[in-house]
Amino acid sequence: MSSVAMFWVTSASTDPSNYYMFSNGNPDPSSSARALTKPTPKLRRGSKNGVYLKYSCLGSSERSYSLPILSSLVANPAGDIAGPSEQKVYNVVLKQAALVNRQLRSADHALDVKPDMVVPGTLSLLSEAYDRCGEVCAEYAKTFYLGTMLMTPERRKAIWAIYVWCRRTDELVDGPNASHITPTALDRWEARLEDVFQGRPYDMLDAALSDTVNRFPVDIQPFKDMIEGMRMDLRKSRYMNFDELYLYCYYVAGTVGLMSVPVMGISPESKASTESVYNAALALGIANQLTNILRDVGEDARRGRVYLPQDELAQAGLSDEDIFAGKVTDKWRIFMKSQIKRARMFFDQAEKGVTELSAASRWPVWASLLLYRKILDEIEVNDYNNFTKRAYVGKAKKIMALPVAYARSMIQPSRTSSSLVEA
Ligand SMILES: CC(C)=CCC/C(C)=C/CC/C(C)=C/CC/C(C)=C/[C@@H]1[C@@H](COP(=O)(O)OP(=O)(O)O)[C@]1(C)CC/C=C(\C)CC/C=C(\C)CCC=C(C)C
Ligand SMILES: [Mn+2]
Repeated sequence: MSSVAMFWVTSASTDPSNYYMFSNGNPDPSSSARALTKPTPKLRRGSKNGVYLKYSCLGSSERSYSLPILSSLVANPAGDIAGPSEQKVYNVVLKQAALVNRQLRSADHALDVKPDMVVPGTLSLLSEAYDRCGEVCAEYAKTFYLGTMLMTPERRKAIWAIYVWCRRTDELVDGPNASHITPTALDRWEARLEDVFQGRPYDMLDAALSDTVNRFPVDIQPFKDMIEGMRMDLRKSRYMNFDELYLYCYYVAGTVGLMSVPVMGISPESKASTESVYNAALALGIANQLTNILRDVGEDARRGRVYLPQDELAQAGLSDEDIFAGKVTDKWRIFMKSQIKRARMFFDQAEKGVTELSAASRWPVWASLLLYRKILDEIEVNDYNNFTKRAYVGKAKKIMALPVAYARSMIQPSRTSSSLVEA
């Protein structure tokens, strides 16, 4: 039975994780999208010590895979090799790749969509649910929303549903009611997620996600991991080293890449391995999050948070006090250069995978990659003052990036079966 057939509204008002989402006190799920709070300045998330350990091997039941270790490449003067976080995350990547391998590449499943099996009358409810997801997406992320319009309708709606779930999850710790969010509330949000995956949505927005995960080979693990990232945010405000930060970045942003690939699809022409495409998706999430953190150093510091590796700060002769003082010194500039370099490496790693995606999905991903990466350029333009100046990509630059993204999306996937991770 389709998730839609099982859609009913339950207990939204008894779930603390809903308080802000339904803060108008209206249990009517049709009001929930509008009740989502407007975007507000938020906490930002972590960074890493960027290099990949090239081609170390992990076993799997079917074959062995290369382990790209971007993490320690750049900014780790000690030349560390991959930390435990990277291996842990890579295991998730392998699992996700194995799960979707057959579906995504099968010629019989060009759209990767299961046929509808809905009870009569529920289709229009579902279509309304997806429309609401689209509205939320358009309100929070206009450019990205426009990009999704190039995708096939099935894929676009599914991406909207995933976006909305991610946004709601993020709002739990970043939204106006964040101070009321406890680990128990996150546990309840996770229990609710499991219901959604089992076709028991609590509200309309959930119903769209239930339908999406029923149609596409989307696994629950990255969703659970994102909630784990929110737990981490509640209990932690410092990251000792890049390994810790990397794990955080995976939880809150790398997971988005893993959730999105099964929906966006890999091009039938691509000869790249599924896990290498997942690695690229993971890298894009990490790159975005690192950029987010570098942009928001000052804002986070004012909330008592430092999402920068403590050991690297110390190596640069800096401390939390310097960050709270917010003075742009030469030490700070040097430190920032290495952090920006690392973030760019993750973007480079991600680029290799975008071309392998299905044709209609490439443009929005290129657009989001190019636009987010430009924030790093703006930090440089601001002479590394990310304490009091927010790096911002202006409208003109945004518009100019769109045709560039379009041109890149025309590049055809690789026709040789090499890994995307180059030696
Ligand atoms: C096409 C496309 C870009 C699809 C992704 C759509 C999607 C499901 C987005 C969800 C984003 C979201 C709400 C995540 C919650 C956690 C969070 C807020 C993370 C930060 C995003 C930036 O948002 P914002 O600037 O609003 O941050 P604040 O809330 O203000 O702090 C993140 C920095 C992470 C976003 C991560 C991605 C969009 C991952 C992108 C990766 C892919 C789409 C995979 C592409 C595939 C290949 C092969 C490269
Ligand atoms: Mn946020």
